[in-house]
Amino acid sequence: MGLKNKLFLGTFVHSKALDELEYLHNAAVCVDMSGTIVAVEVECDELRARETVLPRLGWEVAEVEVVEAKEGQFFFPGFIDTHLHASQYPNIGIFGKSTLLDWLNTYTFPLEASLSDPVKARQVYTRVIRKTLSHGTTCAAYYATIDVPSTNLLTDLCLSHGQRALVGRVCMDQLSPDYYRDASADASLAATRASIAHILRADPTMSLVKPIITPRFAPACSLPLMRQLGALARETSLPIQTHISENKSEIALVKDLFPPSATGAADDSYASVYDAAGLLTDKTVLAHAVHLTEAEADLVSARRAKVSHCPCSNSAITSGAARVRWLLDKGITCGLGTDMSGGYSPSVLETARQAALVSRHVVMGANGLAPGEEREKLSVEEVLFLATRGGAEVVGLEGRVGGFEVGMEWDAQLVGLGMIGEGGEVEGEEDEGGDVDVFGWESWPDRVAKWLYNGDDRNTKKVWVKGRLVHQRK
Ligand SMILES: O=c1[nH]c(=O)c2nc[nH]c2[nH]1
Repeated sequence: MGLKNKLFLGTFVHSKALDELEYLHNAAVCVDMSGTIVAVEVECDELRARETVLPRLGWEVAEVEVVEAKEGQFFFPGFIDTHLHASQYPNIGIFGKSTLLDWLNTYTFPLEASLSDPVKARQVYTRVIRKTLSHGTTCAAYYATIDVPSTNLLTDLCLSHGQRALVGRVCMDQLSPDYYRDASADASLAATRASIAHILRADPTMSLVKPIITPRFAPACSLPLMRQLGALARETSLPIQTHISENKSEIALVKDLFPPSATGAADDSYASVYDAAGLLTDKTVLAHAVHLTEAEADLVSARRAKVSHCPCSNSAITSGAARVRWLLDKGITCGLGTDMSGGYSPSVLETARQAALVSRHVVMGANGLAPGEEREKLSVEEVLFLATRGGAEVVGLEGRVGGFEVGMEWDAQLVGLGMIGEGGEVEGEEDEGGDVDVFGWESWPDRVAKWLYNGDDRNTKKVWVKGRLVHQRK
């Protein structure tokens, strides 16, 4: 919680619509002690803010903390990572030539199992929170592991570091190694209830951390477990996260494991298996969705389930190129997921960049598809929408975070680009611009495009969640 009322001054950039960024220059945003935006004023310098806006709010001018974006800097909403495995962070970049099912057995399950060691869990979870915050991720939908104490620790660390999060204890009671599997569907449900109870004790109003029911994916969950988790979601109104149609061998496995005669579904599609178990709700976050059929996409859309697009992971472990425009055209809400460590990067900016590039591969005919249409390309504006407002909708935080509007919470990052002086050097004292060199003649949309394609954590100068400063670049 921020201890002071705050006045932010300068340029603010945020999404107004899927394909439109709004640029507010010479603007003032007032954030109260609870972290809520209470005023957004344009054409408002510090003097005007002090003379008119602060008195109108009844704020003591001397008590207000002022944060100003300098030349070359702008405020941008914090990123929302709609899908990542906190427990897999030490493995980012380590995937060799594997594909999903062998990758899970070779790299992933052994690491996740090892995090039942509390010392190791603290080390890894502390680092993943600090690292993602440093890249501007103000909200993360985390998968932890099957272990309840270390999942609880992840919750506690999110709260102490101030990162907004959905935390899911992973459920898996079949087709996983003996050393890393729930003993039964009942045991999995009981452990899930225990981790939910911990979160509700730690953050009773779910102001920062929320539980999320997490059946790992259909192959690793028995039908009784999926049905019990579906019932739990109905009972608690909590969100659900899982994986869907990431890889072709995985899809074949699901067809084998869950025939309609067992599920009672009308067909053997992956989406129908989840639907029959009550797992396809308007609060379900489906990661990947690379190979959905037309009928599955229609079902996902009808249930108003959401999709987390994970382009870094889909390329790294050779899963395929998801057709985001097609999903959006179906009316499906999409956000972005780094999907560490199938994904190799902790950065949502990198993920947005890869979303833009993968959409071009869709146009060029990747994924065994005929070349797509030009309009399948995602623009800079569109991928940044997915990274912020789209992500907010995916995790059920629309209207609360993802933009700069009165009533929303201040989850934001201060972005700084390298302003190049006449001598060809970066201007300003500490101002490292990383790989983003701005010469001064670029339009604002061009500056943002340069940030998207060349930016990294060197450009993320400060990060706030709910008004609290949670990261500052040294
Ligand atoms: O990218 C992925 N990462 C995982 O950990 C996982 N588990 C099931 N399916 C998965 N896909």
